[in-house]
Amino acid sequence: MKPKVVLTGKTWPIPFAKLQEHCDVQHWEGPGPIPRELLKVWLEDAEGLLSVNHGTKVDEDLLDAAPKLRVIAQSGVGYDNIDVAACTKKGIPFGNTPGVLVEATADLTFGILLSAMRRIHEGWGWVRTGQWREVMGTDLYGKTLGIYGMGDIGSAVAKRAQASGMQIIYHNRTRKQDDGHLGARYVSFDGLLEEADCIIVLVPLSEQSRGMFGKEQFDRMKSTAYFVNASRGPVVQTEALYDALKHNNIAYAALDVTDPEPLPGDHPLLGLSNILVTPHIGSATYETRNSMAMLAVDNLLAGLAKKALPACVNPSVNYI
Ligand SMILES: NC(=O)c1ccc[n+]([C@@H]2O[C@H](COP(=O)([O-])OP(=O)(O)OC[C@H]3O[C@@H](n4cnc5c(N)ncnc54)[C@H](O)[C@@H]3O)[C@@H](O)[C@H]2O)c1
Ligand SMILES: O=C(O)[C@H](O)CO
Repeated sequence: MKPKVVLTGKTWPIPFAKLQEHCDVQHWEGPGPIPRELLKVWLEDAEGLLSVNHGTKVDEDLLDAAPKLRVIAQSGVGYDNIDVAACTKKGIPFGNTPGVLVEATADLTFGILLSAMRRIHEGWGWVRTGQWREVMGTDLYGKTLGIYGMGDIGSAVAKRAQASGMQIIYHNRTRKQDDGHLGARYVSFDGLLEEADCIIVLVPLSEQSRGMFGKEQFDRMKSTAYFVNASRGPVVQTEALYDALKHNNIAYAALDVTDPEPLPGDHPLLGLSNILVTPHIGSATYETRNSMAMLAVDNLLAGLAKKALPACVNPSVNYI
């Protein structure tokens, strides 16, 4: 008999076929996210959980409802929705999808910075409404980019920024061994805020990073600063960002992630003229989403076969 697996949403044809070949799949097809109480019922006899994004909260309460669960996989690198300690306590390996989404997310992150600085989206907005207006922007060349969270994606953004002639400074929990090779200079968090012409946030959401960017941090930035968040919305205090933009304490923001997310159509941020918001599409290319889904399925199938997950977040309970 095939093991039962719960799939929380839409995935891609090839990884889905692979999953179905090996598992009996109970598949939530919407509308909206799977209701938590229903998920608990479905998990009563499931051996695997495949979460398609970070919208499903996995905590002790959910795990208690899933006595047979042997592996959890998520299509995504960020896992702030997963209580990893609770998984480990129950001996359940959890796998995410690092690496495969780096280039696509770096493109989008650098792309929204570029669009904000050169007003690409604004220019198109004028042209499409029949108004041929010149929109003035700011040079990237020669500016200092500050990256907060110099991991896989941050490093890939740094390469793109260097190619545009930017100087790179960064702040990270730990200094990178290879920052010389990246052409990036390590600075303190306050140094990053004060020195950078543009700041890109690419740090995972955690208890340490939650709300890290508030009034005090925006006040420290240059009034000409561009601010990009492509990590998770709650790293930024939305009201403080709104105030900083509204009063021109910083110049412009480009956000791929927001708090709340989705951002309601009547949210005050959307009434500002100095902001660009994209709907959390960092990794949203056909190729990358397919690779993410494939790695998530590989993590899941490995766990079900009691083999090591290719990308395991809690290696102490990974299968050997
Ligand atoms: N917008 C999107 O669609 C999208 C796509 C992929 C990832 N993400 C987000 O980007 C994040 C980063 O992804 P990644 O693949 O580069 O991860 P990564 O683990 O390679 O990099 C994260 C870096 O942040 C550092 N860090 C962690 N906590 C910190 C803290 N409190 N202060 C300073 N530095 C800290 C780590 O040392 C690491 O170098 C993910 O966790 C996810 O939330 C968003
Ligand atoms: O963390 C990630 O991989 C992206 O934000 C998609 O959830």
